[in-house]
Amino acid sequence: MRIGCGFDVHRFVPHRPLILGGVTIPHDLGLEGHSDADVLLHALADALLGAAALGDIGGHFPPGDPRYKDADSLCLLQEVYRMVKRAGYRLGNADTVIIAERPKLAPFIPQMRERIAKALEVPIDSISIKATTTEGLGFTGREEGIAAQASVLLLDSDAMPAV
Ligand SMILES: Nc1ccn([C@@H]2O[C@H](COP(=O)(O)O)[C@@H](O)[C@H]2O)c(=O)n1
Ligand SMILES: C[C@@]1(CO)OP(=O)(O)OP(=O)(O)OC[C@H]1O
Repeated sequence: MRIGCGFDVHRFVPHRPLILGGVTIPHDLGLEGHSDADVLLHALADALLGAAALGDIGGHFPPGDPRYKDADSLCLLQEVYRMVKRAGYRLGNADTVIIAERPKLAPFIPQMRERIAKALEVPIDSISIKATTTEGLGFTGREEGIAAQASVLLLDSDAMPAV
């Protein structure tokens, strides 16, 4: 068994879509990034890589590389999970939190969990997503951007499921 953690932040800007967990969320601002700036998926990808001691997403998908311009982070997450599986692990479970003052994310969380579980081919109860504000405090509270954190547990791929 191996544990990993991931953290990411992206800044709000106008004229960009807001994409979180592979879901486009109606909002007046989006997140700035070289890729689609899906801050949740970036934190999750880093947690997966960290658990397998495989570095971080910036190392595998360098910011500025034209191949990743506006990249779909769900595809990057799938690529990361392929690396993790090649290293001999499979996902036990992931727990994540999105830190955002606005918009209200709770209505979109079931769809995000579904998208991620489908992309990774894991049961939906392996993927947890939560949302919190920072009660108006700090850069998230001032709505300058969104942060996300993720923790994952990897199991050895040859281990039997617990009964
Ligand atoms: N962007 C957000 C932030 C929070 N939520 C939901 O609201 C609940 C209360 O948030 P607090 O920061 O006051 O603890 C939280 O449990 C989330 O379910 C949200 O939907 N979108
Ligand atoms: C996936 C990448 C690719 O450019 O996305 P970015 O939008 O640059 O986001 P960031 O979280 O700053 O770094 C990760 C990058 O590897």
